[in-house]
Amino acid sequence: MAVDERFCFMGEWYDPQASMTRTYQVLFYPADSSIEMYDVKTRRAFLKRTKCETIKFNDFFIGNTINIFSRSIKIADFGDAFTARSIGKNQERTLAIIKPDAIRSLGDIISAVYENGFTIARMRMVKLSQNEVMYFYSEHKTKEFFPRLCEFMTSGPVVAMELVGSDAVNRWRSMIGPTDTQRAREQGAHLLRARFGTDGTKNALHGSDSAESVQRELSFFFGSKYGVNTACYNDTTCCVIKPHAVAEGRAGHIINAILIAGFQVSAIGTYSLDKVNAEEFLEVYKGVVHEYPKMVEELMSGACIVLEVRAQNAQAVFRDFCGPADPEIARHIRPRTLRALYGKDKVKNAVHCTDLAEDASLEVEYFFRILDH
Ligand SMILES: Nc1ncnc2c1ncn2[C@@H]1O[C@H](COP(=O)(O)OP(=O)(O)OP(=O)(O)O)[C@@H](O)[C@H]1O
Repeated sequence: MAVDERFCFMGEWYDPQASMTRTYQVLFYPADSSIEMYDVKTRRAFLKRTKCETIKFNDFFIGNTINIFSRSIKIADFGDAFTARSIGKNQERTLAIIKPDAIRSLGDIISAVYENGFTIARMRMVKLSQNEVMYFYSEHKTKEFFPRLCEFMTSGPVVAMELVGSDAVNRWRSMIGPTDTQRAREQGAHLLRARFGTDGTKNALHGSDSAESVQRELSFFFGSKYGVNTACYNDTTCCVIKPHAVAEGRAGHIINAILIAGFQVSAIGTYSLDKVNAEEFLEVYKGVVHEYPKMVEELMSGACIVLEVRAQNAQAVFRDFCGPADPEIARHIRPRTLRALYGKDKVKNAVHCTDLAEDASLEVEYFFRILDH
């Protein structure tokens, strides 16, 4: 790669002091992971070319929020024709749905998504009403199977995911295989509907079938926000899969381990926290835990995946399952815990879990009630 090869994006940052959104031209040099920024309005250099090793090329996709020296910058668009031409084709989007019969395999499906080179830009677990399913699948309303389809799609929660990757629409549809689970099994055991589907109607997964469908379906789940979020705030606790673990593609394995251990995941969502949100969420650790500033940095360094975890005595049992905060200690004394298996150090320790019973519903509400609105 040429040392001076650079890619240009338009970035937006909400300046809380001035109560306004500032727009920057963000230049990224992959050869040495350096960044340069210009304020579009004042036409002045804002950041001279500086190495920023925490940022990776893959982080630059439209809609993603990245942390550049403590500022949460949203990538709003490509900044020049070269960038749009050279990487735009690798950033196609599609809408995937994990249907009610496959929710139990949530972790394995998310792992398959990452293993096939997709990024999950947005994700939410929702319960759809009869009217919402009828609207979503309106093209099939005259078909004989329509009542069965509506009954199935309202029988439990679904997880909608916005996937980003090369040739996303076609690639995701070939990964899931034919509509009928039986036919998928005949075509290949690796197909996701073969692995996770049940029958002709209960077929585990959905994928948009064209660019027009992608637009319509993304706006259904993430624009108009059809479907109610499934958080129940009862017998539950909060688990945040930290940005480093998400970026390393570990989220699926972590969710799988949580499900195998007998916990229920009753809500899930992706969140990109800015500094204000990260400080607010971690406030109880301020002045108490030496690593607090670094914990804030980590939490705002990229997208995290938040789970509402349900079980009897959820907060205490789940905290125990996460293990000691320091992964090194966890590997010595509790080697089967999440932090022992997926943590790197005291700050990048894979997951945050609620530490005090009285905070469990507050932490779940912080994401699924306050930030969602
Ligand atoms: N012949 C059928 N019998 C029973 N259910 C069916 C049949 N055809 C389709 N369905 C159900 O309706 C859904 C929508 O059908 P469609 O023809 O759009 O298939 P698809 O594009 O493979 O699936 P999806 O739209 O869910 O990605 C299917 O996923 C399946 O759940």
